[in-house]
Amino acid sequence: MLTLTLKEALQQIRQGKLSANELLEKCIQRQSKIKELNAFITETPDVAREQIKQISDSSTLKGLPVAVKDNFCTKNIRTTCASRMLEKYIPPYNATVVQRLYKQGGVLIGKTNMDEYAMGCGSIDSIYGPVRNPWKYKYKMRKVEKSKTAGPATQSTLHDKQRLGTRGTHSSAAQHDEVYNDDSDWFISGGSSGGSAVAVATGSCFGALGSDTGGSIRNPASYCGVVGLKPTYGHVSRYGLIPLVNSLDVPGIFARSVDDANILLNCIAGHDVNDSTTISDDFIPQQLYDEPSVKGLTIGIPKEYYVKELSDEVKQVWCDIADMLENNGAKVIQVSLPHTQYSINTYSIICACEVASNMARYDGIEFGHRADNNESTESLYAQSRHEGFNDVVRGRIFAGNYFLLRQNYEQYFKKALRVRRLIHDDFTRVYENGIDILLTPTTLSTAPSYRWFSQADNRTRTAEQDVFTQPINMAGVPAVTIPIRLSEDSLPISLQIIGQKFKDYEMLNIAKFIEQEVKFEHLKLNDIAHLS
Ligand SMILES: NC(=O)C[C@H](N)C(=O)O
Repeated sequence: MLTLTLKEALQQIRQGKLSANELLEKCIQRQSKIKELNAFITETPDVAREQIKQISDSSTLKGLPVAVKDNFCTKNIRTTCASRMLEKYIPPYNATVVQRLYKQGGVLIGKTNMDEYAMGCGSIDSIYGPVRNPWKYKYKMRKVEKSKTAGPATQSTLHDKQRLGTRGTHSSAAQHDEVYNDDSDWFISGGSSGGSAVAVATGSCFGALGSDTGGSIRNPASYCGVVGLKPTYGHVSRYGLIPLVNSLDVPGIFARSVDDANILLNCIAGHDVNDSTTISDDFIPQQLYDEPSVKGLTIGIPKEYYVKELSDEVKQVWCDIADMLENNGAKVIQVSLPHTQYSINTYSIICACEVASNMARYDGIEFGHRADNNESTESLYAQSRHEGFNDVVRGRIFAGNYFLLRQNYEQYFKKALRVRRLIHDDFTRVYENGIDILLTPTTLSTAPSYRWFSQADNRTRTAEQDVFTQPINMAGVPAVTIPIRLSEDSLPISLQIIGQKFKDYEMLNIAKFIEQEVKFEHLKLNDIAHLS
């Protein structure tokens, strides 16, 4: 039953073959079976059971469960950003996208795990432990006793068994730490929205929200074999999304099919008075074609994406799909996005600067974790921030403050903004020259193993993992990743389709065409060793 897509489930409910209550209970069961994958920070089955009682038959989502990344505010349900800084934060309001999902009849099954403050691409930098990829899941449970010499930054968190929030069941950082402190061979989910990708891939919900600043939806969607949609910047409200990089953050969707992603996009998109960067035109929800076609379209293959680090298998899939599109009447041509090579460094500077400014609010007095220190206001700030943030967050704050120093501002921040414009203009030029969409890989390879991934620091990994996704955030255009087929060692390989600003539907129609051609087989529960 849980291999159904959202669209199929809605159809079956409409025809009276299944009930939403039945599906919700199945999802809750599934959620409890995948605990080892660590996809959820807070499970909210009782919230969902309460919400479903109020759902009307005419609602779009009919009470089907959705999951939400833990950096979107959810009223009366804690929202941690996987950080000690916000471990006790219970928002008094819902993010616009959450509110809109509720309004359309979605019910909340849980808040998903992620990299702290969405900084990362592995979902391994969370105070709740890493998220595991459900495909080819080799992890063996082994309880590791927490070392007595654990650093001071985590001590009080580990002993904080308090039940937080007023709703939902929470596992404490301590429990997570104990169970997941094992580095045996397993694959990462990708990130930073790894928990949402896993929740959807395993059938614990019918769709999930994530945020994408440099690839944080598309990367985990690609590694976990689900559809990951980053809409055009300005199409979906950021109100209530705890910011990483305000000028690049986009709320988006994980789904089991392109149609599902579109259904959910229709629920959340459109102007919001609380986010002045959302488009103010009247938003009209659209359906995708039943049988979209690519006949007569021109598809661009950016030559700068053909990098030497690209794995042979991904390269092959990329070529095969380009051939398939050509055989179906599209014109496929090589194009150039010449400033792609500067994207990673430009992103690093802009990201660090906005992070430094965004994180300034967490002082332990007005916002965030407060250290046990009453020496002076300054030392309270310093200690609270030291304890509250992990070293990845602290590193970006330091870098950002450096780039923003008066003597560096012109040389780094201002220059980075100008390069961002050049990257943006590369895309504009290509589309003005008659290209309808771009086709690229989403990631260099299939999901890496945790063992390999954790050998390098977060900055290095972000720089190499987000190469194909970051420029798209710089340009503000929409992109969607879809799974194509499995690699030789049974991990999903995906491709990215990059559309034109506010032509999200046109892009999704092409993605749907590819999806119908490749017929990717989604994860079945018995593909997950140990959990079947
Ligand atoms: N949220 C993202 O897209 C984050 C990106 N991977 C980064 O580490 O900055």
